[in-house]
Amino acid sequence: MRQVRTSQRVAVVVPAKDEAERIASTVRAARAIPHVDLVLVVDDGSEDDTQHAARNAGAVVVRHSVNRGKASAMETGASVVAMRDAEDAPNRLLLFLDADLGDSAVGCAPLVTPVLEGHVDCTIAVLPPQAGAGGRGVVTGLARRSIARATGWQPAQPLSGQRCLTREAFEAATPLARGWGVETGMTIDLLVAGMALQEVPCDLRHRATSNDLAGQLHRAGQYRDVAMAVNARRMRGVRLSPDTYAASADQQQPGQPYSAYPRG
Ligand SMILES: O=c1ccn([C@@H]2O[C@H](COP(=O)(O)OP(=O)(O)O)[C@@H](O)[C@H]2O)c(=O)[nH]1
Ligand SMILES: O=C(O)[C@@H](COP(=O)(O)O)O[C@H]1O[C@H](CO)[C@@H](O)[C@H](O)[C@H]1O
Repeated sequence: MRQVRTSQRVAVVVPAKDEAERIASTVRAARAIPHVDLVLVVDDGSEDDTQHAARNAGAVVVRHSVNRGKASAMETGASVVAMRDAEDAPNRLLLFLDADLGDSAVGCAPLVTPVLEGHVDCTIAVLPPQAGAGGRGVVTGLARRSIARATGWQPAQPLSGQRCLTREAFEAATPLARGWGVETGMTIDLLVAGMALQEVPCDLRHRATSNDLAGQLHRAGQYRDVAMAVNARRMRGVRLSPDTYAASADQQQPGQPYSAYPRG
């Protein structure tokens, strides 16, 4: 397991497209998470006032002049954090948060400790049921089945974007899968690289996708991107054989660390 460094700091990275309404409260709440010394908002070509609202709330802001999608914003954010990491201190942990969490973003604090203490390489938030959510589990099911086939793991919320990970883990997951495939691709890449992941319940509220036309279009885009991320990995052979992960898959328990390889 990784060396534990209690002095290690955490950078929050927030990809944000047209989030002027909620970004200020998300930034303020993120700054209150213990060990966080940098909140970086990547304005992904917003047409509203996201960048100024974020800056006024205390974030460092960088901006894509055109919209490039969530995954691209995450990569930009991680690069900017790397430029700001000190040479004589451990690299910051990266804590990715969606911009629409508002005040509840502080509820991501429990994601930090298991990574900071070296128990796992990446934690993923499990959200409570969200008011107004209208999904039928189609995209979530595709993501979960695909991750299970490649690695044996059956996460409860494979699409959850709130994730804390080490710099080494982030590098093992780059280049990231495009758009909405980013979480599924990252989970597969990390487990194939031998990393340990853990889902952690967090008391969060976000803008749930409803069942109207806009919601269904959003899910269609998510489905397309998840399928592309999975197929790209299948074609490149980024997957493990069931023989490799059989023991881990059998013993997995919700909320416990998961590593696909047998632990010696
Ligand atoms: O082109 C885009 C689309 C979305 N986002 C950000 O990605 C995060 C997740 O997006 P959203 O909440 O719309 O999706 P959900 O996770 O609810 O499916 C949010 O912070 C968005 O502002 C982005 O940076 N670029
Ligand atoms: O919009 C939704 O309800 C699902 C995707 O739709 P499905 O219900 O899987 O068809 O995706 C969301 O759910 C996740 C929780 O499992 C969130 O963490 C995702 O951010 C969100 O996109």
